[in-house]
Amino acid sequence: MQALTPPYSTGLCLKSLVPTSTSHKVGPGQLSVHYVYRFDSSNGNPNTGFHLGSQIGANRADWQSSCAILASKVVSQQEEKDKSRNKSDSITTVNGHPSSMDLVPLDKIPKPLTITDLSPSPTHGSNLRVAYQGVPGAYSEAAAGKAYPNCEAIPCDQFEVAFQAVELWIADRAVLPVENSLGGSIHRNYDLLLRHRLHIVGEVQLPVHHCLLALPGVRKEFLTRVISHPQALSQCELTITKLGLNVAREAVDDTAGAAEFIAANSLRDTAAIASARAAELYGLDILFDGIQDDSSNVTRFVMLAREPIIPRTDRPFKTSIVFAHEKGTSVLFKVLSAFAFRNISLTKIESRPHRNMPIRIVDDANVGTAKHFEYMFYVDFEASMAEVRAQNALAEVQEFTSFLRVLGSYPMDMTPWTPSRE
Ligand SMILES: O=C(O)C(=O)C[C@]1(C(=O)O)C=C[C@@H](O)C=C1
Repeated sequence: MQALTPPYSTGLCLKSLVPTSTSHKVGPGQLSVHYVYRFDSSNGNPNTGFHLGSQIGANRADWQSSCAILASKVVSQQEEKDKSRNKSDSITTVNGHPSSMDLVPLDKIPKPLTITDLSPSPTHGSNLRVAYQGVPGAYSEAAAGKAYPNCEAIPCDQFEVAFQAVELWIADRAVLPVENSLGGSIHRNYDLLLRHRLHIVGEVQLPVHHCLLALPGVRKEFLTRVISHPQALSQCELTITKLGLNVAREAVDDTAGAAEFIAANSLRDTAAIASARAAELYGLDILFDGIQDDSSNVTRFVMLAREPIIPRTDRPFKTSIVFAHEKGTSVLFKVLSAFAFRNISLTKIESRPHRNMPIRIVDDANVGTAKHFEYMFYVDFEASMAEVRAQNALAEVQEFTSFLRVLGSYPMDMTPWTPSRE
């Protein structure tokens, strides 16, 4: 067995997929879980020297008992230290039996880790510091609260800052939007997921209900401009036109920031598209309520952490990967069919330019030069990395890819559907 960090993949090839044990480490302000991965070269694929294990069932018991052993070691080492510190002024035995001073107090007896210590359950929100992009009143703040109730939400001015806040231990998690049902993907975050080494540990879907906000007393006839986050502008595009507003649209960093800007600068010719909470926070009136073009307007956010969670099979899981495929005919088809053959549904596919190699010359004949664009493909599929079919699918995918990374395997958001209010 060999400890590998980061646990899923490093660079070009998939190194290890199945966490087999875990230990706890105390870092500044929080407890983190460190994983030990089974590295099985005996069954190895000749190209890679390893095999995507299928022993998760057997290993689960192993890693659970390892958890308990490791946890008790941490506590007993602390006990040793305390004991040697107190040795000089304590009587340690009475008639050969340990004195009461030697007994470990009940509340110090190490407790085995339970499954809830390893799960990203929403109750873990209290005391967590969660970074989001925007200012208070932004939808991302609401998403952070939905993902981690009672968390301390930390506003960040850029997505990149939210990633760094987690990497630098200023925050424990980041909650960032990746796609909206009307506006589509938030590409910046896909690119940042690849550039940074954080792990997706969960997802949360937030119904987004937009309002048109303006200073008290402002009427729609006064307006020459509507400002908001580009996603919010695109989600309300048709409604703004239908309302007969003859306004310029201007993009700003976030919806609540737009409301704050109007209030701070006393702008009577400008309205913001933002939440009702932003209206309350920045003292604006709601001119129109529910201006999203579709009442089922939902934004999907991902929760990011420094460590991955242990994938499970007792609830619906999703796995997110990113890959670049090899050259050749129908290679993308072959990659995707690895999932189809195993009855694994793909829920999302997104392509982004392959920044290290954006163009490939495929044909340089006397008729001219054919150039293909190169892409990074982001795929979400409905399976847990603890499932053998998912491990086998990725083993197959790896044969057709020059780069493959598992971004995370995490519980699907299964909260009941509540469309945004009409
Ligand atoms: O500006 C905000 O309030 C955000 O939280 C950002 C954001 C986004 O990036 O998509 C989040 C949800 C809505 O889709 C609109 C904007």
